[in-house]
Amino acid sequence: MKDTRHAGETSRFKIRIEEKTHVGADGSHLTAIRDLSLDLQPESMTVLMGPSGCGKTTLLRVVAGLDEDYIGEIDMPPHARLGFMFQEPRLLPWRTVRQNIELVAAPGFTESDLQNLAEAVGVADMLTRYPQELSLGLARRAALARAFSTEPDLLLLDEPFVSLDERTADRLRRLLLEVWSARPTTAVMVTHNPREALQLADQLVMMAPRPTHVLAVETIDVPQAERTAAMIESLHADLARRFPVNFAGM
Ligand SMILES: Nc1ncnc2c1ncn2[C@@H]1O[C@H](COP(=O)(O)OP(=O)(O)OP(=O)(O)O)[C@@H](O)[C@H]1O
Repeated sequence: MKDTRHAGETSRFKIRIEEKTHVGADGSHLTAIRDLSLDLQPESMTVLMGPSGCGKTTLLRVVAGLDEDYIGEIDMPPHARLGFMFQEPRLLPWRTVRQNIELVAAPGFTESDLQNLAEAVGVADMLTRYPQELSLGLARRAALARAFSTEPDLLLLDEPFVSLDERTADRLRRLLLEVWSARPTTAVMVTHNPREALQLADQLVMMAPRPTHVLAVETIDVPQAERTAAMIESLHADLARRFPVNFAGM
């Protein structure tokens, strides 16, 4: 069974959103989130799954403080450090991989920390390269290193492995787990890939169609490293039956 690294600890991240409405350029209103409540367990991986357009990215942006126009409260420790990884690696093209990392690295992040992290994600030989010289898989590795270099209290991952071939995506998922086990932090990830969700999640959050809220939270009590393909298939069959909308077509 899963270890108890966060058993008994109370959440340091409480998300309460009464309402988040987008106002379009033409003045139209679209309510993306209504009455959403979610607690994140320390040093656990929470994965959000929901139908396309339900409001998952909107939720991550609100939690990240990138969108402050909402009614509700995001309760997190003062000065909490955030790390991000988006669908596109979003590395600054005029800076090298090293410079991209150094730009956001936590105060006190040393040269040896940088070398260790670059080694762990497999970009140690790429530090002097520019993003446009990297394949998408390598750019994602660099983005992973950048996200962890902030030494985040909260790591936000928005479909970080989308558009990669399955072999590369699988390698990167394993890398994420390795780096995350060595540098545990509270993480929230959005994905449309149910097997990815079942491979990585401690908590799987089923989101309702828009305006979104939490339908159910499923806990997976087996450490990620011990999950077999058969276990993932059996979880998938069970959840697809119980949450057909969230797993539709997946
Ligand atoms: N800046 C914006 N202005 C207006 N509407 C927006 C804005 N951002 C998102 N929306 C709308 O809000 C809804 C939720 O969008 P969001 O990107 O959060 O959904 P999502 O669940 O992440 O979608 P997907 O799974 O397809 O990535 C969508 O209908 C989207 O079109």
